[in-house]
This record gives sequence, C-alpha cells and structure tokens, in this order.
Amino acid sequence: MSQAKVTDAQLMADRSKFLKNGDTVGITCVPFSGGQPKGGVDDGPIEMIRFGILDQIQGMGYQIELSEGMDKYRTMQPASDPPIGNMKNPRYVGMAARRVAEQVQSHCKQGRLAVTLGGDHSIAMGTLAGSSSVYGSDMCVVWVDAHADINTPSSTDSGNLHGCPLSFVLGLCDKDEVPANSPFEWIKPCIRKNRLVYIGLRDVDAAEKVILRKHGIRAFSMHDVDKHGIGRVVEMALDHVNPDRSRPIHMSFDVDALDPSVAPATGTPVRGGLTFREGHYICEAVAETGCLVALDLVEVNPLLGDPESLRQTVAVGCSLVRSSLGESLL
Ligand SMILES: NC(=[NH2+])NCCC[C@H](N)C(=O)O
Ligand SMILES: [Mn+2]
Ligand SMILES: [Mn+2]
Repeated sequence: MSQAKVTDAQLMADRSKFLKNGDTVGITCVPFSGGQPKGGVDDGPIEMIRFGILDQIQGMGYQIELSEGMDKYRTMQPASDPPIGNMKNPRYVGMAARRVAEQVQSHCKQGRLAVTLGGDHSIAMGTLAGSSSVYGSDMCVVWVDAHADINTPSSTDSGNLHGCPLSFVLGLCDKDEVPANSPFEWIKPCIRKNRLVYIGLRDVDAAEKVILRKHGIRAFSMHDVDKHGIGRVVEMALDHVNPDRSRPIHMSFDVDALDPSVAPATGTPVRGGLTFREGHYICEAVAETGCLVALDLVEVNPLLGDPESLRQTVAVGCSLVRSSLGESLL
C-alpha cells in the first residue's frame, strides 16, 4: 500500500492565492535590538535556529531560502548615533530596517512566503515596506501584540523605536518629524489605515489611543477576546481588512501578545495576554485563508529570565511560525 506523500508545504502551496513558490519559505534573520534598551533580543533568531526552526520548516516539506549576511545587522551600528528629538538609535534603526526591507522584498518578488525572525519590533518598518513594495496597498496587516506600536517620533515617551514602526509605514508622521535627511526618509506611506487590524492589545499609550481613534484604526483588545472568544475576534478582524479573503496578508506577531506565563522571555511583558491556544488559533486561522504572504515573529529575548523561561518562549515562537505555515491544518 503506497500513498502519495502530501506535505504541509504542498497543502499550503495549493491553498495559497498569491504565492507562486508557496512551497518555499524565504527566511530573514534579524539579530537586532536597537529599537529598545534591553540586550538579548538580538539573539532571538539564533536561539530559534538552535531550537530547530529551520529543520522543522523543512520537515513540513518546505524549501528554505535564507537571506544572507545576518551578522551584518550587528556590525552596521554607526559609531555615533545621538537621539533625534526623542528617538533613540535612529540611524541604526533606520539602516537596519532598510536592509530588512530589501531582503523581504527579494523573497516576496520570488513568490516565497517571507518569514522574518527578530529582533525587536522596530524591524517591522522594514518587513512591511518590503512586502508592500511587491503586493501594493491592497495588502492587509494583522498586528498581534500587547502594544499598538504606533507612536510617532513626537508622541513616543520612551523614545524606543520598537513602539513606533506603524506610524512610519502608515504615513502618520509630520514632515518635520521625518525631514529630508532623516534616517527614515526612505519609508514611503505604504499601508492603508483601513487595512490594518490589531489583536491582543492591552497596554496602549494615551497618545496612541488618540491616534487610533483619530484614524479609525480597528483594534481587538484582550477585552474583546474575553467577550467574543478568539474564533469570533479573528473572524471580525479578517472581515474588517479582508472581507472576501481576496487580499494578501502580512501578519506581524509580537510574542508579548501571549500571556507572560506562556512567553515570559520578552522585553515588555504585560499580564492578561493570549493563551497558548489563542495565539496558535490566530496563526491557524490566518494560514487557513490562503492569503498569508509574510510573517514576522519578534521580541523573543533569550537573555530575560531563567533557562526554562527561555526554552518555553523560544519553543512557542517556533510553534507559532509552524502553525502559520499550516502545521495544524488537516
Ligand atoms: N514592540 C514592543 N514591545 N513595543 C512596546 C512599546 C511600549 C510603549 N508603547 C513605547 O512606545 O515605548
Ligand atoms: Mn509588544
Ligand atoms: Mn510590538
């Protein structure tokens, strides 16, 4: 009795509405921590690789294309990088994100599913610039996070750019916040406000709430998850940005969306987050649409906490990636 071997990769490639090489995953590792003050988040990608993420993805039947030169993200830090206004490490963040954009763009151009392993969330300026340069402004963004990461250069209290990536790609910054010689000048508004949706929010700055309200950006907080259940929340979120499931999706998953009991090793943990299953459900439901073209998995910080916290967080990061690649589809 012989049966043709049907892999997860084949099922996902058949299901994919946009990827011409849907059985190939283009992986970009970004060992970068310049968007926030805590060292260690730059070791996120290498710890996920040590844990076996590449073998796991290959084991699902995918081909892997790995972006070159991940060490360059560490060596490209400028010798001098004084704050611009409130923004910390602005040149480093701007340069790193620009390189991320090129690497993600190249995977997307080749029709591969672009998976980016961070690194702190400031790198999403790059991932979104890269994917949207190929898929255009019809692409929608599912942002899974405890935080809104939509501060502008002038609204940010902390000055940490991992709290700001969305304001750049949405074009919410004033001209004087991104002047002609700014490290962020290369970022063009590329994501539409009505194509962005959040899931998991529970720690949003006052200034960010003003921004969300002003621009009518749809957000499903943990309150909504409690009220409606994760199944309904994901359905409502997708209905908002992608009612016919006919648009490409870029999902940006900050591991701190999960409850700290599930993902403790992260820089800005917030109590009351998604359970293990709720986090995975989101990934599975997005995989099921056949619309996923790019995925970020960020903010795993192996230096925070004891060895067991580290193992647990790295393991859950890898398993969220696998679920997004269709591991649990039958
Ligand atoms: N990607 C993150 N973990 N972001 C946390 C941001 C926290 C806070 N809103 C800030 O702007 O500083
Ligand atoms: Mn976060
Ligand atoms: Mn984030």
